[in-house]
Amino acid sequence: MSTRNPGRFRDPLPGRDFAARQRGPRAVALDVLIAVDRDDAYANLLLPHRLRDAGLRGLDAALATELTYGTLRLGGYYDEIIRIVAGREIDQIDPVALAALRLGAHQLLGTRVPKHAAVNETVNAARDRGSRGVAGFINANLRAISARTAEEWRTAVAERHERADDRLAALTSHPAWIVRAFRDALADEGREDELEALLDADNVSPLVHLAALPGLADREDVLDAHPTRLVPEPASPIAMRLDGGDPQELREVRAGTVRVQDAGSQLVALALSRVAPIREGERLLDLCAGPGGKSALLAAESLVARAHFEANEVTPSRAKLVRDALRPITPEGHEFEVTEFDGRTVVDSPEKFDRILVDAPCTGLGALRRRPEARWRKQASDLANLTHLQEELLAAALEATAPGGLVAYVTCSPHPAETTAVVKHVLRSHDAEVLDARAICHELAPELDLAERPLAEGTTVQLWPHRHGTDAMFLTLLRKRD
Ligand SMILES: C[S@@+](CC[C@H](N)C(=O)[O-])C[C@H]1O[C@@H](n2cnc3c(N)ncnc32)[C@H](O)[C@@H]1O
Repeated sequence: MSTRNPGRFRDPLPGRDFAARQRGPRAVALDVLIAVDRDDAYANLLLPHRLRDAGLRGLDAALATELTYGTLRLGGYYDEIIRIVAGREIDQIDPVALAALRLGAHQLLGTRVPKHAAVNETVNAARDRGSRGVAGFINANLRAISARTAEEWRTAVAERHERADDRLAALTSHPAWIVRAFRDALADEGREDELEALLDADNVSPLVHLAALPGLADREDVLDAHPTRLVPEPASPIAMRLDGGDPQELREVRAGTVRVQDAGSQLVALALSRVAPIREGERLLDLCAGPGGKSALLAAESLVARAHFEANEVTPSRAKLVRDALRPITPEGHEFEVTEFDGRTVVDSPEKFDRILVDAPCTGLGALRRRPEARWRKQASDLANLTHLQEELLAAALEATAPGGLVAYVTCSPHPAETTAVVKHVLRSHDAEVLDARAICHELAPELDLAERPLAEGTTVQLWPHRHGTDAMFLTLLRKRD
């Protein structure tokens, strides 16, 4: 599935005007799908505006959200089916008709929406969008899709692909290069048999996790205060799971002492702060901090230990988000410094810090379930530049760490090129001990099934959506030798 469809399309009723005139969830979903495809819009940023403009709330808003995200996630699979029924390539189909066909296919094959509503309402939404000329085409093709069961379509799509990876890619709606990268990462753990479960997990919305910031909120107290809304989340000692609803309804979230944060992100940050007790006066740095989720956690840990925390983020707009994240937890008379350097220049501050988090810019392949269109926008060719930057950031961090100090190398990607290969490369030129990150994470989250992943004298940790319910965060903990 491409999310770019340049060319012939002219929107007859562009942007907000259109959205404001439409009330139905399908019309809103269709509008967002077209904008994602045509303008490279981000669904998670655009959808809330479109929902508000259209006055959709409650169940209608939930339906529009599910239709948008579900269609985007499974779009690659639906395109396989559309190719069959339409008898032509995807780029030969009018963009509004294509978005409507994807939306209709999702309702027919991925939801319990009755067939007649899926077909008729989707055709109407496209017609209202000004695409009367293609209404017949959409109607005929959606009827053709509805003529077979979901299982029959799976068989039909599978039969079109001879190679196993291509078949799995088509059926689970992932680009084949991502399927191969995931297979390699699971093979490092001897668990290739989990590949399908992992790919399926990417097609399900993540549950909302919260973090009770240490020293500012106590998890047990927060759980007691909201017994019907929260349950403990085992992937981090400060994590809770919200069972639906808006996190902003919780006063602790509004106060900033409890944060929305994936439990895997919590765990990798805590592994750095808790691998050994933080001493008073220690200097901690979050080198690639935007938007500031892990900074808030490390800042809270530093306050408890009376240590010094600072953050760095190269993109000014994201550095502002870091400041916003730190503001609610900054004590009177205290200041957290947030700098805006290229993290690689930290090499100019040799041995300045005792602990550095390198949460490196990466492909984000470990968080595909959060950004439904992301998988279609990444390219394998993005990797070379990123891995080079990752190596330079990690090397600079080690230079800036005092002897005996600690560095956590973290990515929200499990791609071996961005994880173990980066660490191995940097260790060739830097004298650091690989710690047993698995043992530390096990102490923090004893219920997690963490695979053996030896690297040098230590172990790395790879979290997985299908196994741990977290994003696929990778962690290596390094101690610079004295
Ligand atoms: C994975 S994100 C960090 C997420 C963050 N730690 C959190 O938990 O909210 C990586 C960040 O690195 C920033 N970045 C990219 N290149 C950088 C560089 N050369 N130096 C510093 N930061 C950089 C990106 O702008 C991005 O905000």
